[in-house]
Amino acid sequence: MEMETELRLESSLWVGNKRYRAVLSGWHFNWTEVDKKNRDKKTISVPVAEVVGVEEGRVEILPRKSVEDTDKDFTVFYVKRSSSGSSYGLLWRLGRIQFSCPSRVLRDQWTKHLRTALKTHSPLRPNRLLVFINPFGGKKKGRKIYHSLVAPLFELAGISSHVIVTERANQARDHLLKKDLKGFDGVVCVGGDGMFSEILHGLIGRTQQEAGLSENDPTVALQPCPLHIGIIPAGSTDCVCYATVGVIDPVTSALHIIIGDSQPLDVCSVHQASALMRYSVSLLGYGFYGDVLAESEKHRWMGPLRYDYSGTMVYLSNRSYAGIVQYLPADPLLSSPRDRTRCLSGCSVCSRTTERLFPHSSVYSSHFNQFSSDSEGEWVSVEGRFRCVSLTCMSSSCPKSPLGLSPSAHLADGTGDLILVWDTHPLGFLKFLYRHTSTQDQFDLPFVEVHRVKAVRFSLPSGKEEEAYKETGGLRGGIDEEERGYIETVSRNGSQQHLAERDTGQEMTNEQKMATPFLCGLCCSKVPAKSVWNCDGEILSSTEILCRIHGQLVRLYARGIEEGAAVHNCGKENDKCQMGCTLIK
Ligand SMILES: Nc1ncnc2c1ncn2[C@@H]1O[C@H](COP(=O)(O)OP(=O)(O)OP(=O)(O)O)[C@@H](O)[C@H]1O
Ligand SMILES: CCCCCCCCCCCCC/C=C/[C@@H](O)[C@H](CO)NC(=O)CCCCC
Ligand SMILES: [Ca+2]
Repeated sequence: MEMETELRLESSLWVGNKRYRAVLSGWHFNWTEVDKKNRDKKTISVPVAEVVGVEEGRVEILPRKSVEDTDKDFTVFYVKRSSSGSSYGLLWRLGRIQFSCPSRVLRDQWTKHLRTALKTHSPLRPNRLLVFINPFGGKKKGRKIYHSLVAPLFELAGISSHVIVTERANQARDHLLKKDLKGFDGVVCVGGDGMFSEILHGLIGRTQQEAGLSENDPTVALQPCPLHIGIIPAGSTDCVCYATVGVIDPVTSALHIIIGDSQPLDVCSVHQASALMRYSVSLLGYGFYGDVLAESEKHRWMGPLRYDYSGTMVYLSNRSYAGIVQYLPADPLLSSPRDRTRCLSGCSVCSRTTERLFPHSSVYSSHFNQFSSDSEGEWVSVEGRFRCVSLTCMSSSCPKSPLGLSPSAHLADGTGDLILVWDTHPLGFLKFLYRHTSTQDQFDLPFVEVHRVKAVRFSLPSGKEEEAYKETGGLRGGIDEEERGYIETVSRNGSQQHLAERDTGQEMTNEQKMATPFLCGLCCSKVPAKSVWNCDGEILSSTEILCRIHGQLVRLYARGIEEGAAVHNCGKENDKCQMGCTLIK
């Protein structure tokens, strides 16, 4: 309170030839035009935390920086929101206002007070950042995006950055694991989800090394990372950016970094036996998503289009896979993946998790072992044939799917959503996929289940580990639709289920496996009995895995999706929708 009184400042200022009353009070800076009869006109109010910078003189930064150094003027740069095209989040732009004061003393008082206020109200603003640019991500525009759109903003905000343009894959991860990180407040990646994943692995690994914890132990309570991560989107999918900011826009993301926004994020660890394989935040997918990734890796040269091409090819190959899925349900009283809520900026479900994980907000000291201390719930086991098995720690919304894989998932609630898509006829599966592109509920289908979980185990039915391929009579599995329906009914009753269908497998050499095209479900008589796991865009080398969700293991320079933009069920924004469809929020 004292601080607020101390920082209050009010005076008459000029903007061009118009008189304004400017007030700095508590959390807000606002200015109101005053007409000749002393009546107030429109007020613009900016949270002090969203002031980007305060400069003496009349300053512009675009198209290039220019300073007219006058005694009585000062310029304030701040975050200005505007609606975005087809995304449902808000675009942030740099707003600018140039004030003239009656005296230099008053000008200096304003700049001093504003600078002190913004430090007080946004304590996590970075001073020094380590920036990794992937020059080959997405459309290969990472360098240009950083130098033309982001660097001028960082400079304006007084942030010093050490920039590394990567020369090889995993360079950023290795740097974070081994090099001196003293003095940095955060790490920024300019690239896509793959680049983010490198930063994630580097920072989590480094933090555990320093805490003396073994990442290979699947039961260990991992230490949260002290450095924040910023993402400047320049990749193909940019799912993590989209799901945590709501738009894919380098300027919006740069402004979130500058003002030191902080968004915790759940992370899933993936182990095989007693070895850590990888961490995941957006998609751990077996079956369809694994096959799409494996196929798309062969067509990297297509750039972002490779996923559309491979998605179509894999869909046409019409495959399903046998597996045993075991999961540890999360507390159903806290939230549900079917509750039709959305995790938005300031989400109360995630805030409750923060209080539970870090009771006295001493973020890095009291992270308890969420996994072993949980006594609620027992492991549930299901067995059958699946089109896909997916686990996501967040909604995983992306431009292709504006509400994501699991629209009601939370960024930081310490749980993940497990989506089981049982084998079904091709049109049913197409319906499921298609619903990801609209606001229709993809879980409201008889062959789809979704569970909010804390851990998942996946294994192959006995005999399947050695079996790589199976014979088919042309149609996948060689069984007809009626029979498949029967298998589904049988295998979905009760918690411990057994597969009615048993495949007769035939061993293939590794070379044969590599040489076999993915489309063999359509054009030849053998389909693979195993798929691969897609772990945030990387193929895992193991099929049988144990996954655990670690609540709020990392923090991003973001704040979640801001409410404000209305979304139509066509996925378009309020003023853009021409289809007359219903508003959902
Ligand atoms: N200099 C480099 N040369 C080759 N590969 C690199 C280099 N720097 C980073 N990489 C690797 O490139 C991979 C893909 O990069 P990135 O995620 O930036 O783009 P993308 O694949 O187009 O986008 P997305 O992951 O969103 O689909 C990452 O896994 C990263 O490890
Ligand atoms: C008939 C219309 C069908 C439309 C189907 C839309 C389904 C879209 C769901 C998209 C979910 C993306 C989840 C994010 C995954 C990322 O970690 C990963 C790395 O960037 N991307 C992929 O693996 C790329 C995966 C691409 C899958 C298609
Ligand atoms: Ca979550």
